[in-house]
Amino acid sequence: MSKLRVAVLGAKGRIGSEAVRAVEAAEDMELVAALGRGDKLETLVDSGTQVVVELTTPASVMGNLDFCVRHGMHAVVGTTGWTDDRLAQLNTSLAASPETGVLIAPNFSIGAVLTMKFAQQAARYYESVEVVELHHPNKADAPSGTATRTAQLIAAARAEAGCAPQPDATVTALEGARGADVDGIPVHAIRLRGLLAHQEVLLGGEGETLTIRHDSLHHSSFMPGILLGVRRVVSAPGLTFGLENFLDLG
Ligand SMILES: NC(=O)C1=CN([C@@H]2O[C@H](COP(=O)(O)OP(=O)(O)OC[C@H]3O[C@@H](n4cnc5c(N)ncnc54)[C@H](O)[C@@H]3O)[C@@H](O)[C@H]2O)C=CC1
Ligand SMILES: O=C(O)C1=N[C@H](C(=O)O)C[C@H](O)C1
Repeated sequence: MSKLRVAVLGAKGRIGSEAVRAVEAAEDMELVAALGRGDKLETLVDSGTQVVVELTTPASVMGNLDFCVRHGMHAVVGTTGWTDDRLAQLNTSLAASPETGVLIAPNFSIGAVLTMKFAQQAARYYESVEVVELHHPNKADAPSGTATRTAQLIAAARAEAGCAPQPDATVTALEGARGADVDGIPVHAIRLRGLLAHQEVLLGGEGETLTIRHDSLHHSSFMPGILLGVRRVVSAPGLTFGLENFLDLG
């Protein structure tokens, strides 16, 4: 069987450099390009790239994906910064290239995907829910893509179940003290030397609390998800949002 021809964009970054090693070590893949900032995207075409792993910055990702989709290359995207407008723009590009697949995964680690799933399941049973994400201080953005997605999923589950708004009688004396509001769910971002990527979903009801916590302790935690994404995206045309779509989570 021929190997999948894979390129990594952002190849010198924290997660990109780990992805380069993971693709090189995968028996069913060949790393055909490893590009950093300033490298020419035409290299992707010249190298016969089938799947691009996009791990750059929110400022670069749209231009890179536009190029990939126009050239019929599938993409597995970990870069953050996704808004409804950006997703609509990407869907417009994909409509002109109907056989091309793009996976955007807010988080590639299995534990983070499960955290989102468990939080979604638990959300309707508790009066209060807040999300705390904790990352290394060089992280590109806040709140994390994972926390934003988690809060959106929680909010959607609560709306579907007809939950009342959360109780909160607090007067905010200093802007930001209660975190960011993502669809009515407070999201708090910690940046601390020594951390990598962590998240807690705190749920509270009468006389009890439930905490769902996930810790990524090394960038290797994201690699099985990236490799799974590469294998699956080639037969998943259009936009897939979330690695859970490629996992059998029941
Ligand atoms: N979905 C997931 O599971 C994960 C997502 N991330 C996200 O991935 C992104 C990268 O994170 P880090 O590796 O920590 O950042 P980083 O800053 O270490 O790496 C980004 C790299 O991309 C390069 N770059 C920027 N523009 C480029 C372009 N146009 N073409 C090629 N390379 C370009 C930069 O020079 C840098 O080397 C962030 O958005 C982060 O939130 C990070 C870890 C896991
Ligand atoms: O920048 C990071 O490090 C991470 N970014 C992603 C996010 O914003 O959710 C995934 C993970 O949290 C690591």
